[in-house]
Amino acid sequence: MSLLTIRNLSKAFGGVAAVNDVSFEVRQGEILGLIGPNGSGKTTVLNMLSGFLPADAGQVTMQDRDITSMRPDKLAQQGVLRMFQMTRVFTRTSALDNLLTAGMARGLAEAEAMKRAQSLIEELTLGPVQHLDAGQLSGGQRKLLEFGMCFIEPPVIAMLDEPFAAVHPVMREVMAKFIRARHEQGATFLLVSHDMPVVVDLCDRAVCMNAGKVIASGATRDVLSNHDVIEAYLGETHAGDESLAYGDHA
Ligand SMILES: Nc1ncnc2c1ncn2[C@@H]1O[C@H](COP(=O)(O)OP(=O)(O)OP(=O)(O)O)[C@@H](O)[C@H]1O
Repeated sequence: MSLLTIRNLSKAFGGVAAVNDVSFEVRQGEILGLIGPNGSGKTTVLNMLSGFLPADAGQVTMQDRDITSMRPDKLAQQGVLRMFQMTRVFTRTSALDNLLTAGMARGLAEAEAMKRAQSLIEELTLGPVQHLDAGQLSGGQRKLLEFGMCFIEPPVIAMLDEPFAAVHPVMREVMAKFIRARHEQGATFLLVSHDMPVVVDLCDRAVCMNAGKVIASGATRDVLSNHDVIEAYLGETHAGDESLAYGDHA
C-alpha cells in the first residue's frame, strides 16, 4: 500500500532543472532507497518532501492527504521526519537531555520521555557519553543521537540523507541494526545513500535519479543492474568500475 505518493514533482534553480517531473511512491513499511550520481536531485527531492523547499510543480500525498509544500513543523506533526546530511542536535546540551527534549517536544510526558530516552541511549550504544554535551560527541555518535531523537516517538516515515557518510564502521553497523529493527516493527524509510552495499542490504526497492529525472525504479538488485543506472554512475566516476551493487559491506 502506498504511504507517500509523489507525482510530477519539479524544482528549478535558475536555469537548472534540479528535479524534473519526478514521480514515485513509498510503500507502507518498506525501506526505499533513493540513489543516483552526485547532483542528480536526491537531496532536492528530500527537501521538498520534508517541507524545506517549496515545489515548483507536482503533488505529494500521504495516504490521500495533500502534504505538498507543507512546512517542516506541520509535517513533523504528521509524522514526516527528516534526518539531515549534517546532524542537528543541541550541541551544549547533554546527549540524554537532547533525547528528553525531543520526546517532550513531540508531546510525551517527562517520565515517558525519560524512559524512552534511556532505552534509546542503550540501544544506540551511547551510554558512556550520555552526559556529555552533544557538541563533544564524534560525528557518528551525533548521528546516532539524531536517530534516537527522530525515533523517540515513532515517525510515520523517516527520511534519511546519507546517514552512513563518514561514520565509523562500528557505528554504521549500530545504525543499520537500528534501521532493521525499526523496519521489522513496521517503520517506513526513505533512504538517500551513495553506499550501494548498504542500499542492497537494507532497501527492498530503489529509485534511481539522474539529471533530475527518475531513470529506474523497482527491486533494488534490478535497479542496480539496470543499464541506464550503470551508465549514469559510470558517467560520474570512471569506466571499468562496475561494482555498483556487490562490494562487501561494512
Ligand atoms: N539551493 C540551490 N541553488 C542552486 N542550485 C542548487 C541548489 N540546490 C541544489 N542545486 C543544484 O541542483 C542539482 C541537484 O542537486 P542535489 O543536491 O539535489 O543533488 P544530489 O543528488 O542530492 O547530489 P549529492 O549526491 O551530491 O548530494 C545540482 O545541479 C545542484 O547544483
